[in-house]
Amino acid sequence: MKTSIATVSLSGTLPEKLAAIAAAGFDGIEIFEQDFIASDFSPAEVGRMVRDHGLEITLFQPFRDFEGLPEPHRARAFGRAARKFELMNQLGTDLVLFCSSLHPAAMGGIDRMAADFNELGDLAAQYGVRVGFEALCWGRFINDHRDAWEVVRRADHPNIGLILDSFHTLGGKVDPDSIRSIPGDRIFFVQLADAPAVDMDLLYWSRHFRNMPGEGDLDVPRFMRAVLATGYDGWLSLEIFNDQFRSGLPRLVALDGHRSLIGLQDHARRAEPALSVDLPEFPAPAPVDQVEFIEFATSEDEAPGLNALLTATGFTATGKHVSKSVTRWRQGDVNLLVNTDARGFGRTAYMAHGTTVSEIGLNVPDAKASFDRATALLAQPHGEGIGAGELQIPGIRGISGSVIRFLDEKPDLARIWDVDFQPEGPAPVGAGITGIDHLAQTMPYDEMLSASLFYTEIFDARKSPMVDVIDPDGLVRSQAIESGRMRVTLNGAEARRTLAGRFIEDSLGSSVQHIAFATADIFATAKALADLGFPVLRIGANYYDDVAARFGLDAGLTDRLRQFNVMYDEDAGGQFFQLYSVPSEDGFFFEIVQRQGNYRGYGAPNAPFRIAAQKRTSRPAGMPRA
Ligand SMILES: O=C(O)c1ccc(O)c(O)c1
Ligand SMILES: [Mg+2]
Repeated sequence: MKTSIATVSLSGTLPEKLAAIAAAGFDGIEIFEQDFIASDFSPAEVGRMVRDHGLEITLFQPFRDFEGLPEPHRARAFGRAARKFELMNQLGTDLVLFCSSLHPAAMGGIDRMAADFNELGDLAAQYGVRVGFEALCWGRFINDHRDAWEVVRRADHPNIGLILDSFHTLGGKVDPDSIRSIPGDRIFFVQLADAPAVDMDLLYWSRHFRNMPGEGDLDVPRFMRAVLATGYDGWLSLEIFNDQFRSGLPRLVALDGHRSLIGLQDHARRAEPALSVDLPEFPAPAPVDQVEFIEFATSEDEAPGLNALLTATGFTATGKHVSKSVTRWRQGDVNLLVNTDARGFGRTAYMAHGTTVSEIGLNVPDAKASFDRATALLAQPHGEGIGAGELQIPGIRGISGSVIRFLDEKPDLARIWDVDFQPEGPAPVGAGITGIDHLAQTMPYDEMLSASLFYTEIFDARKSPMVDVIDPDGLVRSQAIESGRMRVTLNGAEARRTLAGRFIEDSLGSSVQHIAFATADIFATAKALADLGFPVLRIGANYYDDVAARFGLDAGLTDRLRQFNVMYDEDAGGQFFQLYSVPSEDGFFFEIVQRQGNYRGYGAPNAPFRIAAQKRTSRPAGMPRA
């Protein structure tokens, strides 16, 4: 179906918004009257600019406080409408949104309102335009799409129809399935928005906290399916009032918006295959079987420091890439690649961030299918030259510029380690690390929605509620995404002096700040790591007194936790043990965890104490890097 986005959803001037919307692949825009008035272009110029970008003006909005007024307000409202219809002719759009009235003089009365709209329909017909009526969920008398539909039904005029907005229906707690009894041809336009589940005043919630479908907690997919069930085949348009988006990069926000609309339609057709959506076929979301490798980009100068950390963490260099300066380090099921190649993407990533995680290799059921889904959802393909006989591994740009590679167990990708690497060195012994528990990606807070949308649309993934992590110098928000056996935590820093905020500054943008490895025996691993000279993070004594009291731990266990600097947490499912490395100079670190039973979390209650300990080991805030 054709996609559109309201100009209010993005930051910038009107020309900047148009460029971003067109670049993201939308077909049309809703013009917010304010954006038009604030611009210095004539209506005809705006219309031409829009069409020059290959876009249509799908809707002009909003027109407020029209229906149910006594005289003289009523006549004035009709006069105002005539002026706006004229403006619409000049802009070159034939649909306007009238939102339900908040006028203090409005009287209500369903037949009075219907009569107003019937008369308005005649006026609209003279200008060749159509009027859609939308129930604001805080409207005075009309605050439910079922009542708005009754007004439209009784108005009984071909130029008067209904506009549905998922926020007003779902935010107003109206059952979206009630849409299924409205005739599709009487629905003139459909606006889509999601929002986080927070209990607040509806108007304030709507004007500041809306987000893209899939980024919030409303059941927008159910709304979408109800709309499609009516036979509606018109525009799908995003109308997102969001404080972050108003100051964000318009191209990224627009791209996320288009991704969310593609994902929403795909979701609808998979949940209810009888529904018709006009969207090319592409594969269903799949879970990740395993994080197969993590590649670090570094330089000849910085590699020795990284290699020393890997050695102290129990890893062994076991192979070399056949054509590039890439070393494979192994322990358990973990593969870490250290890339010092002077050419290629690794070099670019190193130049941009310093030593950094540049690629993540994911084992999925079907690498080509995952790649095809990702690119259908607007992920950017990533290809690089390969040597003769090497594998072509499908790749996309992940969040914050890193690359995600898709691997599977089919020929020939399953042979990656035999084809692309030559074995060398001793067999790995290790410290008991068996796999990767999770990856933590640090980013500015306002990139978090975008990052979680990326994962949840492309993969079969679920996100956990956001948690607050208290850093001594500010708040960090953390959200976990799980897809199969891949766990990623997204950490959004609001303040620059937090450990996460400093990492973003030092590494010049978002990237993986820590990798958590799994062990089946934390104390055996801690002991082995101590023997290897692992730079363990020392946790203060106060922490152990508290954790013992909180969970009623016996003295033996508490002593062992203290001795090995292991942190402890419990949930209803089981127990969790964590130990950390001291952070590197730019804030990167390793974590080693043991999950016991069915513990589901990430040790969030320990994060403030871990962060405080890490800050004690690193340079003071504000000091330049050595
Ligand atoms: O917040 C508002 O006033 C407003 C205006 C127009 C809309 O389409 C809407 O959903 C909300
Ligand atoms: Mg709306």
